[in-house]
Amino acid sequence: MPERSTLLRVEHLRKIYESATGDVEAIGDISFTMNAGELVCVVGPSGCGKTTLLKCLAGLLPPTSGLVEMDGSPVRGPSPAMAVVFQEYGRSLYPWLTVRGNVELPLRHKKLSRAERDTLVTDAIEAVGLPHAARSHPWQLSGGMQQRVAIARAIAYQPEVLIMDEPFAAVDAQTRADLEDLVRELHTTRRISTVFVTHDIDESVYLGERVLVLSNSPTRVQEDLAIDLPPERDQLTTRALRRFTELRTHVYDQIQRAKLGQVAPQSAR
Ligand SMILES: Nc1ncnc2c1ncn2[C@@H]1O[C@H](COP(=O)(O)OP(=O)(O)OP(=O)(O)O)[C@@H](O)[C@H]1O
Repeated sequence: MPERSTLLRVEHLRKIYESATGDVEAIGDISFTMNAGELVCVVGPSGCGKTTLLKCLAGLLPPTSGLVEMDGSPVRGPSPAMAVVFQEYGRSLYPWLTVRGNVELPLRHKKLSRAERDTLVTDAIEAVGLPHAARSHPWQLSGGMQQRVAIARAIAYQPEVLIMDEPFAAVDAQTRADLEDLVRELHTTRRISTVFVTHDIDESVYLGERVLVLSNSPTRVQEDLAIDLPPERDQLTTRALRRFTELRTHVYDQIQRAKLGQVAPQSAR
């Protein structure tokens, strides 16, 4: 198998929000790398800086110090190589556009022919299982379907990295399971490099090839855990594996330690 190359490099990233009421150190010192084609989940105690990290990765926020590098070049602003899917799908879709129109919109900034654009849009809408809804408007769709549209929009853009910030936090459990399986399927069939932030420990273990556990403030990487579950996963058998339970218990324990400020990692073996 060919060796995977480093796609994303984060070195000594620090982010302080300055405000009239005082400075907030959202990220203390975070370093990690991600290879092309990986699916990395990020978990950590509430308020530890997960969203801030994603915004720095996507170039939406400048770091106070440190470096974010994509393909060997520093990220200095919103990068066309990245697409972001947020939790609030309702606010990220344009209600006056159809599903097709929403998926197509960001592609208008790319130099593509009409035919190339159409192919990408059709392919992305099919990949998320929504061809029957292509002419509908977002407000005619369920929450889970709207989030599928947001995912289709992101993958049609063909980003080098797909960044997802708690994308399923606002949907019901059954829909969430379906959307998790969609992310796994897109990852295995298209090898899209993905950084996925979640509050949900089980979700991080079910989805990830690696789980980055962040510490409490001042935020660091508490543990970078390889998820050694078989790549073919499904909601029933994978979650019933003894290894799944061991890994989720381990991540839970690490987050409890993070809350208490205990940094030393314990092995998941
Ligand atoms: N624009 C801002 N100005 C000042 N402080 C901010 C700003 N955005 C976030 N913070 C603070 O930075 C810290 C990290 O916030 P962030 O939203 O990144 O954490 P999080 O881990 O994503 O939180 P949660 O798990 O609750 O979603 C928090 O203390 C938060 O209050």
